[in-house]
Order: sequence, then C-alpha cells, then structure tokens
Amino acid sequence: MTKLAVIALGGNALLRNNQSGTIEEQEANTTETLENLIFLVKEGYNLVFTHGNGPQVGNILLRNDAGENQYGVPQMPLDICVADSQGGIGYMIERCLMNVLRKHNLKRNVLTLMTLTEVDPNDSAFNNPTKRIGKMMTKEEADRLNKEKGWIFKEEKKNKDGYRRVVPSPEPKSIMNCEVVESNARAGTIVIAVGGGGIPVYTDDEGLVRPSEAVVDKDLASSILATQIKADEFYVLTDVPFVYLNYGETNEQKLEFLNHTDTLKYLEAGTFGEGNMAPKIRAALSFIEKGGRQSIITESKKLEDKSFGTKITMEYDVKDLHKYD
Ligand SMILES: NC(=O)OP(=O)(O)O
Repeated sequence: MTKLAVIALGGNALLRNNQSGTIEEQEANTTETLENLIFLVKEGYNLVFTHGNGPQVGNILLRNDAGENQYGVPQMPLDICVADSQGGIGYMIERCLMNVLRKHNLKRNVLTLMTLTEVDPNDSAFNNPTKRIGKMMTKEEADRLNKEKGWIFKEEKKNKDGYRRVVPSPEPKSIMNCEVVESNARAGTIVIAVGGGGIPVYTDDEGLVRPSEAVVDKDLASSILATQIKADEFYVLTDVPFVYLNYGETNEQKLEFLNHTDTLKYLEAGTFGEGNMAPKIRAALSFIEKGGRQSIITESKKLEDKSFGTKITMEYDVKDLHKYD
C-alpha cells in the first residue's frame, strides 16, 4: 500500500544562519533540500510538506513597521503576517518542487494550501512569549526596540550570540481542513500545508473563527496534522543527522533508535535543548503516542541513506536492538 508521509522542513531547509535571507538564497536552499527528498517521490510515497517561517515572519514584521514609519502604511496584525509568510514560502516551495520534479521527469501535481491551526485563546503561552522570530540583533538594537515598540527579545546562543524577538507560541490543538490535505495527498498530489505552524485561530462562543496573535511551532503543528491525516511516517528535518545525548560535548552519543519510554525519560531529564531539539522530540513523541508508526529526526541530505536519522517508535524493534548497543 502507498505510504503517506508528513515531512516538516526545518529552518535550515529554507534559510541558513549565515545568510541574510534573499529570495535567491532561499530558492537555492529549498531546491537543494527537495533534490535530497526526491527519492521519496521515486519510491512512490504520497507526501505532505510543512515548513517553518521564523526568520521570514520576523522580517515581514520589520517591513510592516518600516512601512508605517516611512509611508504611513497601516501595520497588519501577526496572523496576517503569518498568512503572508505561508503564501510566500509555500509559493516558493511549490515552484522549486515543480522544477525539481520536471528535472527528474516525474509527474505529480503540487498544491499549496492556506492552513489554519486551532489554538486555545486562554493558552498560558500568550503571557509568556517564547517563539524566536526574525533576524539576530545586538543587545543595543533589542533594547532600543523594546523601549520604542514594547517588543520582547530573548538572548540566543546558537551559532552566534545575539538577541531575537519572541512572540507567543500556543500549543496547536487541531488543523482545520485536514480532510482536504488528506484527500489530495492520498490522490498523489504533493501538498504543502501548515506553513509556519499554520495561522493561529480560535472559534468563539458563537462559532466564529477569530484570529490569534501568535506563531505556532511548526513541528508540533505538523505532528498534529500527521496524526489527523493518519500518516504512516512523520519526518522532522533539521541540521543534524541524529539526536544526540550530550550534544557538542566530548562524550556526545548519537541516538539511532529510541522507544517511547527512553525518549520521555531523556526529555523529562532536560537532556535536549529547549530552544532547539526538545520541541522536535515532543512533536515526534506526540505522533507515535496518537497511533503513528514512526517519527524520524534527521537532516535532509542524510534521509536517503536509511542508516542515518533517529527513529522513534513506541517499542524498540528487536532486530534493531543490536545496532542500538
Ligand atoms: N513556525 C515555526 O516554528 O517556524 P521556524 O521553525 O522557522 O522557527
């Protein structure tokens, strides 16, 4: 039977830390990522791609602000900026994918779906912004923007030190119109959905869909989608080939296979970085807890070589245990 996979494209897949974010850079990165994944189309998988928007939506907000300051153009709220990022990034992935498919002489339709993610308007995340967006800033820039605009910044120590704006990131509850994603994907169309974690919304007491000012974690939202559409596999693509214990230390240990119990134990012990690997692990666990067969965390260029990647399943497969020792 044809397998259905949800593949969450990590930030690195679209934009790298040392890049300013030009469209040429993003298209080149996206094309390289898709070239690495085209083997899945050749193997006959039905596919849904999801993607982040952290750097891009932060840049949209900065343009928003500059437009108002310089030309009096009214600023748009965060949900509209997330929608803008979803459309822009989705279009870019769609076009790059069409060209990669053509190069490999593969025929598949590609469809980008504007996707809304339901959140709880009373989620405590609205009082504790944690989602890092936009470009890295110096302490002086962050302090000035905090004073002038009330924007909140947090220090970031990944790759280079600096400060990034943070916004609320409520837990995703469900993905709207997931039936449309599923029916198209199962019919062979490659669907791009849940961009930037989806546009956060909630349904009020009268049943009206209302906007929510937040950015949802794309790995968590992708995991919810994978569950809702009963995907066989859930891939979280990032910038390392495996999940590690003691990452970056002399006693670093790669984890090729993980079962639910061990993953939860490591997570609860604070083994994985909160701003980095921990949310990916939570997303991977959520998928298998709700009936998914396997979550895989790795980098796109290692995916085709199946000996790479951390495979998280409910129980260890006996034949894999010797590899784990
Ligand atoms: N929305 C989201 O999680 O985006 P990033 O993965 O780019 O931070």
